[in-house]
Amino acid sequence: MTGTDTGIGKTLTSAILTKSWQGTYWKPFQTGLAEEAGDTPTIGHLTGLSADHILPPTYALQAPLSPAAASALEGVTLEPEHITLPQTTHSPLIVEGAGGLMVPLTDNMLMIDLIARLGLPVILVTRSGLGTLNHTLLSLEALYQRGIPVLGFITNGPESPENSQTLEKLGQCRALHHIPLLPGTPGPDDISQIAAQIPSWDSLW
Ligand SMILES: Nc1ncnc2c1ncn2[C@@H]1O[C@H](COP(=O)(O)OP(=O)(O)OP(=O)(O)O)[C@@H](O)[C@H]1O
Ligand SMILES: C[C@H](N)[C@H](N)CCCCCC(=O)O
Ligand SMILES: [Mg+2]
Repeated sequence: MTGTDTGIGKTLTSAILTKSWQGTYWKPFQTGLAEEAGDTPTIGHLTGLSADHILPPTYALQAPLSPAAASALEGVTLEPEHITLPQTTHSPLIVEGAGGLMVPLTDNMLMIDLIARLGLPVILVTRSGLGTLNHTLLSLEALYQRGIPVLGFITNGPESPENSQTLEKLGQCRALHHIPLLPGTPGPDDISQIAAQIPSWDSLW
């Protein structure tokens, strides 16, 4: 699970997909814990799934910064080159990135490089409204250039079928679902309701 930005809806979408597919969630790089509870407990709250569906972060950092910047501040050495995919009881494994694709994990590895190294296919979360064409096509371009398989994109926010159609055409990528702007703070009922509308994992291939 990656996105065109931080705060774009990766965790919300990961909750929906993990619930829908009864899979396993993993956020290997968590930063910003000085200001937020973190994505992993949020997934637990939103999905209501048991602990064996939700793995702990490999790195949990305080500063609301990129993993590279937060780890330098906090004197933590990150070794993304040694990360391997965890064994899971429930598949598929939903791996949430930190921010967008070009976020530095170390001085010489970006989030997109880790995705490529782990051989993970990508679902891209993007906003539905004005500005999404540029951001989404730039992200898709970066993924295609590295030969990373893209299963599709999920738009998040006010409905915009025109943008979804344009992105499918110009991005040569499938619009998997649209997540509407939810009133208030999204909760477990919202997740369950949207999860019921998500295409099956098998239909993505
Ligand atoms: N469709 C929506 N309707 C209402 N609130 C939303 C929607 N999508 C996201 N939000 C809210 O916006 C905030 C950011 O969403 P989220 O945490 O999923 O982003 P993220 O991409 O995972 O961010 P990060 O890069 O920090 O991991 C959250 O408070 C979330 O509840
Ligand atoms: C703190 C935030 N919620 C994320 N965990 C990290 C986002 C890093 C973004 C880096 C950048 O693109 O400028
Ligand atoms: Mg998140």
